Amino acid sequence: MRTVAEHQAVVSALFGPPVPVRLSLSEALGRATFDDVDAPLSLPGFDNSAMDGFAVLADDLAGASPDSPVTLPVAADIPAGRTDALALTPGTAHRIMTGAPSPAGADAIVPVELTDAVVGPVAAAETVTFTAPVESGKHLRRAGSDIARGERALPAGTVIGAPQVGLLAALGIAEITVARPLHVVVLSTGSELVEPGKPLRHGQIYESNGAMLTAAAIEAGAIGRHVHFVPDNTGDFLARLDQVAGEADLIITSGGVSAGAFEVVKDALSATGSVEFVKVAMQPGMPQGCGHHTASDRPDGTPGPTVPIITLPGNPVSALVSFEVFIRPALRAAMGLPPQRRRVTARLGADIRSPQGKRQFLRGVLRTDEDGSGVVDPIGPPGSHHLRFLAEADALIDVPTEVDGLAVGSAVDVLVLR
Ligand SMILES: Nc1nc2c(c(=O)[nH]1)N[C@H]1C(S)=C(S)[C@@H](COP(=O)(O)OP(=O)(O)OC[C@H]3O[C@@H](n4cnc5c(N)ncnc54)[C@H](O)[C@@H]3O)O[C@H]1N2
Ligand code: MOO
Repeated sequence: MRTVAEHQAVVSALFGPPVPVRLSLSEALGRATFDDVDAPLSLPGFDNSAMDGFAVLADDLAGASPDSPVTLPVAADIPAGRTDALALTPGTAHRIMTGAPSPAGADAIVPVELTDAVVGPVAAAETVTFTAPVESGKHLRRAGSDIARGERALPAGTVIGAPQVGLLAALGIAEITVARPLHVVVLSTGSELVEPGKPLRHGQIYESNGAMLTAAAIEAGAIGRHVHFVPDNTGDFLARLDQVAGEADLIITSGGVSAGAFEVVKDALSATGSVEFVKVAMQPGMPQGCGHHTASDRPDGTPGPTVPIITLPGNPVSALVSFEVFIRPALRAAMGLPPQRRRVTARLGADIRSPQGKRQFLRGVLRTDEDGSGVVDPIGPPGSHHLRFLAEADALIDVPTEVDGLAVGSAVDVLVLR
């Protein structure tokens, strides 16, 4: 049997390096910058006021006190957005609003509350009186004090979230080169499957892996598309693959890969020779397959596209744990995104058993003990159909291959899912 690490390497090798694409800022959300981004302009772009008040020369207020107030003429009124360049004559003040360009020659701002001026939407008075000195530089936001033109705004590989969108927009950047999101098409197989919302007959189940794996692909940062499941018929299955191959960077299937008499995925793809089916020493997720699918020639004679394909086992828990362990890290790396989930060491909240010779990924819930240390409570039985406990879990307990059981309190390695 192949080890988990060996199969991870095989799956990773299906993907190429990240590819650049230019996207608008809103489209770039959640993507990784492909290149370093340097500031095309300084922020702030000009010296401006941090307060509604008066721009002054600090020296003019040097002797101001309640007993000896200083009164200056108000020579200009500067709202935010005023674009003409003003200069302050010593011995005068300019009324100024937050964000407005500070006049040349002014070196401090006195907030309106510290003057005799009326606070609020009133016309500027002819004079303003100050009763305290002000430090040079006070409440002035200097050009370039946030970031200077040419400085590194975002290094390559930064995942773009709201603050990064804010910085890029402030720098006047409308489009950015990021690692291209990959298109993942998810196909489920199984004659027992019924679309949610339709009536069920005995022996039928609702199809859940397709929706679940598509959601997992989207959560991993890809563009996911769920294609309606196909019947257990190799011809129909291959025709479906041909249909979606042109639009997919990766095809994921679920089901039909174990040892049954009707394993559509395995039967159809084994014949092509470009997908290998293996057993991986893990639980859940033992039967795995991956490789490439080359679609049939197009009607005009051009060769069909070749697409990486990963065939996951049909048991729901096996499918999602396999996605987590094999696909998610490789998919994210190919999109320039940090591939690994956070891992922590926690103490077991209960005894566990584990199949000897298989690396086990048990569902768990993390909590903090009274003494502040991390504890993980294993939940649910190990069976691969227990979706309920998968939905409850916020962690996977990674139990090493050679371990057949661990007692409560043992330290374990935990993959943090949320
Ligand atoms: N004789 C053996 N039997 C099995 C073996 C084995 O080694 N020898 N391996 C077991 C293991 S482990 C797994 S995992 C499963 C994998 O089976 P398949 O990938 O062939 O999947 P199916 O047989 O199609 O389905 C398994 C199970 O999951 C349900 N299922 C399938 N697709 C969906 C879906 N889209 N939505 C919801 N549920 C789905 C299906 O109804 C089955 O109950 O094989 C074991 N057997
Ligand atoms: O190994 Mo299967 O993937 O448990 O249910």
